Amino acid sequence: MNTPSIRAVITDIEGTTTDISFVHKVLFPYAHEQLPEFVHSHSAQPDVAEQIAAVRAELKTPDASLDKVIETLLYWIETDQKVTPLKALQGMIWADGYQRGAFKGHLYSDVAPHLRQWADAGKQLYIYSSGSVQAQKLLFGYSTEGDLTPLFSGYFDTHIGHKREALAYQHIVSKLQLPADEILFLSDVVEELDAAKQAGMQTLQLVREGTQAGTQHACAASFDEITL
Ligand SMILES: CSCCC(=O)C(=O)COP(=O)(O)O
Ligand SMILES: [Mg+2]
Repeated sequence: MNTPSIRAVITDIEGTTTDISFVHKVLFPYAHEQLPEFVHSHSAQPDVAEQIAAVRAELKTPDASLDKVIETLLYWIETDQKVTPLKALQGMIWADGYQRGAFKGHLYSDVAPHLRQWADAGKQLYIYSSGSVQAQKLLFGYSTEGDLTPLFSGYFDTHIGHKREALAYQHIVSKLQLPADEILFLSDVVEELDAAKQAGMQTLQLVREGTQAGTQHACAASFDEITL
C-alpha cells in the first residue's frame, strides 16, 4: 500500500500491535484475580476512590456496597466491557505485574522496527486504545521489545470517546492539529476503522491470524506491508 503525505500514525493495540490472546489470557485474568484485594486495600486512595465513585455512578446507585462495586467490575472484565473506571483500575493493577516481571507487553515482531523507522522519518506516533493511557504506557514501556515509549507523541483512551464513534476521531484530529487525511489509523476492527474514516482519516486494517478482513479499508497482514 502507498499512502502519501501521512504525517501521523495512530495505532490500536489489541489485535494490531499485540496478540489478542495476551490481553485476554494474560492481562484480563491477572486483573480479575487481583482486583478484589486491590480495591479493598486501596479504596481510600484518591485515584481508586474516584473510580469506585464512577462505578457507583454507572450503576446509578450512589450507596452501592464495595462488594457490589467489585462484583460489577469483575463482571465487566468477564464480558470485556470498555468502561472507563474499569480500564483505569486495570491499569493500576497491571502496573504491579509489569514492575515485578510477572509479564511483558506482547508486541508482534514486525511492530517495533517499523515504529522506530516511522519515528526516525519524522512521523508522529500515537496510540488509541480502550486500555487506559497508563495501561498503554506500561505495555509499550515493559514490552518484549524493550521500552518503546520514547517513540510516541501521545496516547488516547476512552476519555476522548469510544473507538466505534466518529466523534472520538474528530476530537483526536483537533488535538493533533493536522489535516485528517494526513493521519493514518491502524486497527483490526472494521467498526473502529469505519468511525475513523468518517472523521476523514486514512485507515488500514491489520489482518492478523484469526482476523476477518473487512471490505472498504486497505489491509495488511503485518506492519511489514505498510509503506508511508
Ligand atoms: C492497553 S493494554 C490493554 C488493552 C485493553 O484493556 C483493551 O480493552 C483492549 O482495547 P483495544 O482498544 O486496544 O482493542
Ligand atoms: Mg483492536
